[in-house]
Amino acid sequence: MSKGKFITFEGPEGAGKTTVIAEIYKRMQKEGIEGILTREPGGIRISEKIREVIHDNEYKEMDGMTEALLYAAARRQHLVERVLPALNEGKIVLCDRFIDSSLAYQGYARGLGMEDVMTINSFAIGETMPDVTIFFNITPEEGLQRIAKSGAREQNRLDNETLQFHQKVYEGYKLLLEQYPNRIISTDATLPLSEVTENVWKIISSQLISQENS
Ligand SMILES: Nc1ncnc2c1ncn2[C@@H]1O[C@H](COP(=O)(O)OP(=O)(O)OP(=O)(O)O)[C@@H](O)[C@H]1O
Ligand SMILES: Cc1cn([C@H]2C[C@H](O)[C@@H](COP(=O)(O)O)O2)c(=O)[nH]c1=O
Repeated sequence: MSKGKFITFEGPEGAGKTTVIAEIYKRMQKEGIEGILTREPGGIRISEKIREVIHDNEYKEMDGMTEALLYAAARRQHLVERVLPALNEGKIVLCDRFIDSSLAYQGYARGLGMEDVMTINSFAIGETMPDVTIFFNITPEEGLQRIAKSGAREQNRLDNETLQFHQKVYEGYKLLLEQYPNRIISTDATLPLSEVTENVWKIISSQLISQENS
């Protein structure tokens, strides 16, 4: 039985998730809140290896279903090795992407179908779903522009998909917001970084307070 809180962060490329989560994690540490910061795909060595394979620009021939299965395999290992142990110790788990990325990217944008992608993932995650998911709301155009402008990281196989693909990802997320209104909270990711961080911190604090009172 999980005792901690599983908080995931979602959104299009360049939405600001990684930057904001790092700030949130620092604040948690300052406040003495025990937690971990991790990411998908990755977070532990096997899943980081799988990440390298999925994102390699060389593998243009990768089949969509193979891609979905690889994300699910990386997710499974990360869940059992890193996420569940932390939750069982009562920690707050901040995770950069989780199941909703598979639903939006592979299920909707790749066209595999959200239900089928959920079925594959049920095998990987069982009953474990995030307690709360924060959606960084920004158009793919604006997010991709940020990445191009910063030049801070290499563009991977997914980044290099067409703009149309990224627009479908965004549409997929919008559908998920409708489907899971109690779990997914949208935040305006176009605001200045300090404001986005403050808004995300408010959402997380209110979740932690509601947990204390339950
Ligand atoms: N609110 C903001 N306003 C302007 N620039 C921002 C903001 N948030 C982040 N950035 C910048 O946008 C770029 C992408 O941010 P970041 O890597 O945090 O996004 P991400 O959501 O993790 O992207 P991805 O999922 O594609 O890795 C970085 O250069 C970051 O400094
Ligand atoms: C978990 C997950 C991720 N993706 C995609 C989304 C991004 O393009 C990359 C991850 O890169 P980031 O810089 O760490 O955000 O992978 C996906 O398509 N499906 C998934 O399940």
